[in-house]
Amino acid sequence: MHPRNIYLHKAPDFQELAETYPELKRHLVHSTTNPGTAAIDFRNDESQRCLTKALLHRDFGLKLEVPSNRLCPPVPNRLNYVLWIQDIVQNTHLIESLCLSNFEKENAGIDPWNRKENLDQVRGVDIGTGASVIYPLLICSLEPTWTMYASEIDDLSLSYARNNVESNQLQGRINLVNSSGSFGDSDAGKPILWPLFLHEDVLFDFTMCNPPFYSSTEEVSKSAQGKAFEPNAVCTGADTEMITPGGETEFVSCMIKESIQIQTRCKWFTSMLGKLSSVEEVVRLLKELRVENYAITEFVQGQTRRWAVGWSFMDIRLPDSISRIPSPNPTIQRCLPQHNTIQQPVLLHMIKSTSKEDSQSITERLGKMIKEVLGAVDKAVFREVRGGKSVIKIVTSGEEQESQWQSYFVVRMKEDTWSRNARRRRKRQQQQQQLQTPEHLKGADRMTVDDDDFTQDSVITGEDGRSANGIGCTIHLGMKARERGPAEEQSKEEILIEFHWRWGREEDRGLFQSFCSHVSRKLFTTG
Ligand SMILES: C[S@@+](CC[C@H](N)C(=O)[O-])C[C@H]1O[C@@H](n2cnc3c(N)ncnc32)[C@H](O)[C@@H]1O
Repeated sequence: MHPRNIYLHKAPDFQELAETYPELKRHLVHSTTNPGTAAIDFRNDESQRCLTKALLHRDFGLKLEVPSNRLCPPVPNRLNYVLWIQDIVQNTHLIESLCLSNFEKENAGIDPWNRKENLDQVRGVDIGTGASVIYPLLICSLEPTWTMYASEIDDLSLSYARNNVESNQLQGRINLVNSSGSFGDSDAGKPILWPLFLHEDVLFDFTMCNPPFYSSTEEVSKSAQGKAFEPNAVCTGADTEMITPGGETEFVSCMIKESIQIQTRCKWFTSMLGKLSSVEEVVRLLKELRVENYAITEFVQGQTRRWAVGWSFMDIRLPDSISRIPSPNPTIQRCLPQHNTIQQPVLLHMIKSTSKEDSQSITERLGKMIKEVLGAVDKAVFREVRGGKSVIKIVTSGEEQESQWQSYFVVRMKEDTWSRNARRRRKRQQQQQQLQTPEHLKGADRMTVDDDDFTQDSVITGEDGRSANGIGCTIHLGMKARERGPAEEQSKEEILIEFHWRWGREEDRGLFQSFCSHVSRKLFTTG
């Protein structure tokens, strides 16, 4: 479950819940072995619906009505997806605002990130919102300024969706879009991403979708047989909710192809996937279409495992904690996007610490060292942000942890000026200049490759080490709880430098990686 999911640690106390939503009382199954406790019969669809209504009422202040012959959404599972979307949007805005505030004056008009949008006005799209409108309702409850467009093709679901929007007085924030006539094959009707085509002057922040998973009724029953030993929860989904030609892979593949027409008018496209094999197929298509900026996450609730994939045509780079699954199985491992986060643990001897220094003063000193290293990188623009306000999630040993960083640096650069290749390039340029310079003006002031104090060649993409749009990254310096190490170790904290690639094109990945190793090497060979 997502670390911010309110149901993560709380074992459900149905009796307590029923006190806040009395209608649930008649669905409680009282335990005979453990008096005073009660459960819910998940095989009873009425009980399940009542539980969903009770949770939405107590935890989100929402009202809901769903018909007995349509899906009843389990709240904790749907909340996982919403929280991942929140992470994506928050990170995207963080990167945009860093960019706007830091680099606005430089290259105004050229910087692709220099977009004057109101960052408070987030607009999302939910494809196939269902009778419950569950995602838009949760989003509106958690994020008071966001607005949603929610599409549906099924008349019954649409009419319930409308009532649910109205009973929560959210007509001003949730726009329902009738997408009937939208098929997987957009030649045959409206595209699946119909709300984005319909509102072509609107900039969207994200799309989300819980697609029909199956391709046929046979596949639905085969899947149900496979779950014979799982604890049963009744599924009230109608065919229209569960089945689509070609199944979820075809549905999401269509969205990917359609998204190519939308490009950066929507910052992130996402969809849930119910089968691991679909994740592989979808990632294969993304790579085939050269959509290199993508993210994968996993939602686990009890024994149910789902995945979500996101992709973008923007150069925003999400941190690994959002774009990759920690401790993946081999199949998922093959599908994951490359790392955008590089961690450099700091061993005390690397910075010649005195035993009297505490972690606080060591990080201060490291901060100064980083500043010096950055200051010496030719043509890099950087800024230090202090104040310990940035809380960044870090993933270690498969666990997500939040860490309060003391300070961080925002760095932007357009070309490699530090690697051996860069020095060779500079030398060549100097030689060419010398050839063109009259003999008597030639100086002895030449840099040779031998002067280079780097031991490895850096991998830099692009013939001249230059990037068309530049790259941006942040360097975080902070402490996190020590996971391992001798018990007698005095400090319970570990010092860590984390490099985050924040924006840039895939072809500039090498520039980021080379920059990180340059900074690390400089820090720990001169410190
Ligand atoms: C699995 S249900 C998800 C319902 C709801 N979002 C939820 O998570 O509980 C899939 C929904 O997509 C709708 N749907 C199927 N094809 C669609 C299309 N082309 N455009 C919009 N909605 C579609 C179905 O009618 C159904 O309500």
